[in-house]
Amino acid sequence: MMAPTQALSADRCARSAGLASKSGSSFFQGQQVFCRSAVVKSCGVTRRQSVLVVRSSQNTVIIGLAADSGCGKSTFMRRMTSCFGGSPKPPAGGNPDSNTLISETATVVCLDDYHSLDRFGRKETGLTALDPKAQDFDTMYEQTQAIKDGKSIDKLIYNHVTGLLDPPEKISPPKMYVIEGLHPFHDERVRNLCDVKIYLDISPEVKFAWKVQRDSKERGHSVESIEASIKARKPDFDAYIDPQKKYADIIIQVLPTQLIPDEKEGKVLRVRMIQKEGVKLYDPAYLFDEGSTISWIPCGRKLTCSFPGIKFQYGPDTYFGEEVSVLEMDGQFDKLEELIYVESHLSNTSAKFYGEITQQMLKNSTFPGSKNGTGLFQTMVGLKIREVYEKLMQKEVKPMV
Ligand SMILES: Nc1ncnc2c1ncn2[C@@H]1O[C@H](COP(=O)(O)OP(=O)(O)OP(=O)(O)O)[C@@H](O)[C@H]1O
Ligand SMILES: O=C(CO)[C@H](O)[C@H](O)COP(=O)(O)O
Repeated sequence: MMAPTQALSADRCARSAGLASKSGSSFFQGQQVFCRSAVVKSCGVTRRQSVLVVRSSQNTVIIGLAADSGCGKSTFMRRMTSCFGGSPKPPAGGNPDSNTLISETATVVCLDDYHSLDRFGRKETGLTALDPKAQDFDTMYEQTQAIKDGKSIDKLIYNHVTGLLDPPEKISPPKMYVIEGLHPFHDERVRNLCDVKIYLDISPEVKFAWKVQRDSKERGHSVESIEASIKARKPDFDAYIDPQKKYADIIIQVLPTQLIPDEKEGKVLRVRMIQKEGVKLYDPAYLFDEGSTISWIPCGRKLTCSFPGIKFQYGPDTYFGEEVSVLEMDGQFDKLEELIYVESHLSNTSAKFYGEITQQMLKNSTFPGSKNGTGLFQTMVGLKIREVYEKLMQKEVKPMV
């Protein structure tokens, strides 16, 4: 028979069970914590002691991912879901133009599905897709809340081919629900539903280079039209998308390299992983020595570097008035398998075994950005999300080997 639950506070119970936490309180929103008195036998001695029982009261972990169009959200998603296993696929038998991707653990929905104005409505009103007036935040909030409460939703589909809103698709609550798009943190109600908030901050030069790569080479658009489209979106991007980064827990900032003067083509990148301090669900990753300021050029005997080399930096900083720690990589790897040398100097990575980051990067080596900091930090954020998921759901995720 279960011993009665004692009326001890969770933290007091944790202390009496010998489980004091580093940050003072051991528990997270979304966990039910019970203190039970149990008979414990150890080294032949039987005694009664406080036992902590932690259960998840949360059905679904919600991840928010914000970025402008063409800034690597899909690539990030593939790296992140790869840390959970299974490959994401569109809903079986549904609308072929659905934006949703479903894998064993995660369902990823695109917030374009909450455009309240379709392409023609935007043309008539002169609003861009980035303008909050072109989004239905009430439905976005109600449906995200419903998913968090374990209820299915019927969500419209924004058809990127026709520019129209298609009839709804049914989305059942998954274990992890990812909302990715232009405005996951604009509306306070939606923002507060996110357990982890990530922002991909791509500098204008790099955004342009990536857009040209995709839209001119893969979609046949002219460089002039791509430039014009970025220019037309810029005021609304600055007004409504970019300000959301202050709410993010982790920002991946992508800038032109500083290793080659005036290099703006985006071939070599300087990537910064900005991690908020004091987030209860995980500790920031660090290089060598937590809290120190470090500059490291690992090129030499253990890491092959061709021009312009690789430079890492790590240290504390402030971001919109909040304390952060920043891990930075400028340059790119020649031989991806040598990343293991860098990995051995990183701590608090949320990897489950030595070499897991390198293994993930090698597994996904065909994805864009695999040789630079975008791939490295996207992978590290994927592992952080896995750790948050395990804590909130009280469920272990086996490493994907
Ligand atoms: N880390 C990277 N390094 C180099 N190029 C990249 C990187 N990430 C993305 N790209 C380029 O940017 C393009 C857009 O990437 P992706 O499809 O992941 O972005 P997205 O934000 O999902 O775009 P959209 O919202 O328009 O669907 C890719 O086709 C690729 O050319
Ligand atoms: O910024 C975007 C998000 O992906 C799109 O441009 C937006 O959804 C509008 O779509 P379309 O280009 O089909 O009119």
